Amino acid sequence: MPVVWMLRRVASRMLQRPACGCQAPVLPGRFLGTSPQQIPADAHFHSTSFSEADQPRVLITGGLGQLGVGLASFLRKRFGKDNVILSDIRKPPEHVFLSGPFIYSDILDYKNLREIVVNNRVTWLFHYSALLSAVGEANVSLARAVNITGLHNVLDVAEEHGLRLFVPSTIGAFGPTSPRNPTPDLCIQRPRTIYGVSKVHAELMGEYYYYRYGLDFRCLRYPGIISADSQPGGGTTDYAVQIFHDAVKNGRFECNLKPSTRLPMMYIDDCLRATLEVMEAPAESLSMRTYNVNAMSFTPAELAQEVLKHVPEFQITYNVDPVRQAIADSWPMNFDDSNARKDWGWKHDFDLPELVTTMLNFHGSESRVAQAN
Ligand SMILES: NC(=O)c1ccc[n+]([C@@H]2O[C@H](COP(=O)([O-])OP(=O)(O)OC[C@H]3O[C@@H](n4cnc5c(N)ncnc54)[C@H](O)[C@@H]3O)[C@@H](O)[C@H]2O)c1
Ligand SMILES: C[C@@H](O)[C@H](N)C(=O)O
Repeated sequence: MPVVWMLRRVASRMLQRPACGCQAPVLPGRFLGTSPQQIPADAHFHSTSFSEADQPRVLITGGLGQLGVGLASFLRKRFGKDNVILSDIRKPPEHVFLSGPFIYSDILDYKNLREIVVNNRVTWLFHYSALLSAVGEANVSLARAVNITGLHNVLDVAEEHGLRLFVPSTIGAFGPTSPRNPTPDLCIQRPRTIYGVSKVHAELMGEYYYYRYGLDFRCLRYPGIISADSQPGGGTTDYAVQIFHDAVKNGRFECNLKPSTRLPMMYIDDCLRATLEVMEAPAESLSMRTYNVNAMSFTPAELAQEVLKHVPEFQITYNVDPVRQAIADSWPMNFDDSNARKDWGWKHDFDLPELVTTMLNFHGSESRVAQAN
């Protein structure tokens, strides 16, 4: 590590400067500002088993969204339950609360974030808090705060405490002037949503902190992620999750994108594995800090055709949402992830047929359980 990085890190650790620039002393004591009920898992942290002791200590922000609970469960299998803390500003459902450490964390509250990192000796941070593309357009000022100011807090905490930081970016970081079929890692990025603008900002700030301060920043541009047991949080690709619920429940689905709208997509298991793989990749294998990752690319009509093979009575109709359609029309149709494949060996497992079979099996068995009860 260059001397300038080391000196700066030592100085910043001594100063413990909050991102807002105001002076805040480093407070002694455990879990200041958080109630004991929020951290029942504290006992677990202090009774960490021997085998878990040398693992990374992970914090996931925005962990109660579509991807965070799955990520926590995936990482806990690898690093041990008590080494992975899920956090959010919402109240967790009981099964999540009981499944491992959960803590309240608002990424707009720098001091709260720093306390959590310090008190739990966090070493890896997965920053999942965000407002997605469609909800971001409905509340630009909140999206700007969460996606940009929140990121600044996370970057500063990560840099001051020497964390390895993962921030997901998205196909939404590209825009209508980017090459769309396929979209390479390095090309024009002029997105037209606050979500996309904030993600380009995150990519650039992370890379800047890497070159300027030596922050171990790693970033993947995810395609639309499709999950069976969690709901999407207000994006443009949400239709590709909802279609499975509706196909199994009602045999029909009303799609809010045009039938020919082609977008890159990925099953959640591939997404979580890609995330862990890039975090574990040896530093020397990474030629970039931000990589495209992809699995498949399809249109609503193609997805419906595949569903029809399993649900013969299935019907799809179209009622286009102009906001989502305009966003989708500006995004990549196919994603070139050859750098991820070359540098750290990325390889997806799920193509469209496996995705559809897996999703329908999950929802089919869920609905059979519900009918039996
Ligand atoms: N799901 C996808 O298809 C997809 C695709 C590309 C990138 N991503 C990225 O992956 C990450 C996770 O996505 P997701 O689908 O789980 O998102 P989501 O919208 O489902 O969840 C985001 C979470 O952030 C939380 N949050 C909001 N404001 C917060 C604050 N001030 N402090 C702390 N938490 C706050 C919300 O409560 C929510 O639980 C996001 O950064 C997203 O941009 C997701
Ligand atoms: C693509 C991704 O970033 C998210 N699912 C959205 O549609 O906003």
